[in-house]
Amino acid sequence: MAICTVYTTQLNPTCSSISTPTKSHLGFHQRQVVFYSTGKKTTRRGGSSISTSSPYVITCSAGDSQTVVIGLAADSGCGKSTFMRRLTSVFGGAAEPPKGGNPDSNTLISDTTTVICLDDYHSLDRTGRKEKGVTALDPRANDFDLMYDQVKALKEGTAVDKPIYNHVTGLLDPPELIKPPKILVIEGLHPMYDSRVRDLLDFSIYLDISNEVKFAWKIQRDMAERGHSLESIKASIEARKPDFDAYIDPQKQYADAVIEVLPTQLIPDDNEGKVLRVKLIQKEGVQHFSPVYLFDEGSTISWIPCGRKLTCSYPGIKFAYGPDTYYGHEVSVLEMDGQFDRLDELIYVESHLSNISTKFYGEVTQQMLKHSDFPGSNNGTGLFQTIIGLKIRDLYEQIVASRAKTPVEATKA
Ligand SMILES: Nc1ncnc2c1ncn2[C@@H]1O[C@H](COP(=O)(O)OP(=O)(O)OP(=O)(O)O)[C@@H](O)[C@H]1O
Ligand SMILES: O=C(CO)[C@H](O)[C@H](O)COP(=O)(O)O
Repeated sequence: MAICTVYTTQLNPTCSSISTPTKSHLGFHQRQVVFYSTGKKTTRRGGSSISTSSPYVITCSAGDSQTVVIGLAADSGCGKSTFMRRLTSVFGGAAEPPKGGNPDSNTLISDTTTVICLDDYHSLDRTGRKEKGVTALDPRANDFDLMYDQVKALKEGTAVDKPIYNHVTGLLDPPELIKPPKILVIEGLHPMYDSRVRDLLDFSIYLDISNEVKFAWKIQRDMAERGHSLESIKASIEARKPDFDAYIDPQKQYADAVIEVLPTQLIPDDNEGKVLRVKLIQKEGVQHFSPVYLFDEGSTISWIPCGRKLTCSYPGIKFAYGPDTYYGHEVSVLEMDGQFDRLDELIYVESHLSNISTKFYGEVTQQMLKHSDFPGSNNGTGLFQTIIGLKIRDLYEQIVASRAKTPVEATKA
């Protein structure tokens, strides 16, 4: 329990878990603990008024100042940054690196979310890894004790000095101060590798990009944008593969949601990797998360929406939905193969999906149209990333609401 001492003549309460109350902390507390100070020696909470001339001790509901922690795992170049941009957009406001800090910081901060990149917990820099002959995917190149301590501290409402791994120089830079946000996203290679860190996650996602698709994306980015040769891209994927298989891929068994990206089945022997078949694998029984479904929950459905309400050019679009098991867990799987010709017509598909946690009719379509320039906006990757963003907002709101329900006690100091 966090103990907040409220000086009733002050507007800013101080709380043991927050060293310097800021406007946003205050706003957060007001909603969580449901109290405020009028500045006239009156503290009101839950609708009732308590008059006092001396400080009150408010025993806050359990973890009222706690941060909700989300884990996002994927290999490098598999769309984590794109997903993060979609997620932060759902909460509104732009995500930016810490102001006035290291220009090579990997952190992105918005009003609601802070996204930290777990590359910052590399314990070996680029030279160190080379000397020891280990890749960045190898747990020996990462400091899981520090990762655990710092994610735990942030979750409990304490700011941390997080290291920075500088991708430009390959060196470990001086640390940056990270304050506890409302939602902390830890994204990178190993958010679910260490069981202690895993246990801190309120929700976890794994982006599972098949080798063929990964290769196509890497070529697109690293050849076109970074000037790498085809041979060097192939060599880098091959060199990482054993460690990827050993340390990164197994994390998907722990994920609450997996977005699996595969080559299309609509074009026989397709090897272009442009049209994608994307599966959203959703674990059943996860607290504050109810899987999205198509038409009828729990049934098995195949749906070709092309026709009068959805324009489809070759090879068309096919949806599928049904129950399955994944690493021994019961899951619901929603699948989309193919791509949209016209994004505004997505509303037709959206209206047939349930449990999408939108706040108004057409919110998924609106989000997709807003970011139509992001990679994957015309296929299931963008659609399912957007839906998971909405589900995370819903999960966050449910957690906040469940904390607010816990009774708040007030006693005189
Ligand atoms: N859904 C998608 N559809 C097509 N291409 C995509 C998609 N997502 C990502 N890509 C491609 O992969 C590249 C990497 O995406 P992004 O930067 O989001 O990945 P990342 O996991 O954050 O990468 P890194 O860890 O290397 O920074 C993009 O430039 C784009 O070319
Ligand atoms: O797998 C990675 C995660 O992004 C990077 O390869 C790793 O962080 C090492 O970075 P760099 O190649 O810049 O030294």
